[in-house]
Amino acid sequence: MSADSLRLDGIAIGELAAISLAVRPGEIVCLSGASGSGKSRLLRAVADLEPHAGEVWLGEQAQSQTPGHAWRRQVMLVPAESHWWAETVGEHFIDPPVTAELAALGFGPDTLEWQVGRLSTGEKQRLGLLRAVSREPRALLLDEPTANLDDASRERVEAWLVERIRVRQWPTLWVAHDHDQIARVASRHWRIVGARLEEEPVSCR
Ligand SMILES: Nc1ncnc2c1ncn2[C@@H]1O[C@H](COP(=O)(O)OP(=O)(O)OP(=O)(O)O)[C@@H](O)[C@H]1O
Repeated sequence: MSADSLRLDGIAIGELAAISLAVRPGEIVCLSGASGSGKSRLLRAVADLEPHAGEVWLGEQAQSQTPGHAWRRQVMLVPAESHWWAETVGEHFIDPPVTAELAALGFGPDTLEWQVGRLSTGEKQRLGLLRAVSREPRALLLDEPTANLDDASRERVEAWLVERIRVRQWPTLWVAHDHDQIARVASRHWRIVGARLEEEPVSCR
């Protein structure tokens, strides 16, 4: 399937009004803003998890014309806290990740047999990302994807995400607070200020 852009056209949700922005295939656009400014709600609106005004487009496909579950399979939200419903890690994967994929995020092959209850916050975050990516979406919505990781893990996960996004050409909205991270990963950076988005410069990598 060819790569498509993700376009927000006049989205309004909560305090946010008339948010329009386009993310090209393989492009990472970072969103920042104060706590409570509406970053997570905006991602939830784009994922069709909250009612909102305006339209979201994935290529020529309109969110309003697509059943919610089918939309979310393509426009994949990775929330800050991932949801786990089965007993073991492996049960959450449709196709179990290969050893190299697990290793890239610091896990051994036995991780798939781990009980979910033993997972640390950071392990849940890394495995939640792996689970989302392994479902072959067409666009990614990442809500502070490295918030619970130490410096070494953060850089590893960041590089892993950036490579996959480029190779798969997923348009990606990435909520981040850390300006150094934004400079490393984003081609554009929008900050939520009141009801609107304001573009901020991204330093050269
Ligand atoms: N379903 C809802 N109905 C009404 N208000 C909501 C709903 N969900 C969140 N809010 C409110 O909307 C505002 C934005 O919430 P959101 O979770 O998007 O913030 P955020 O920018 O992601 O913040 P943080 O950086 O702290 O995670 C908050 O004031 C929150 O209490």
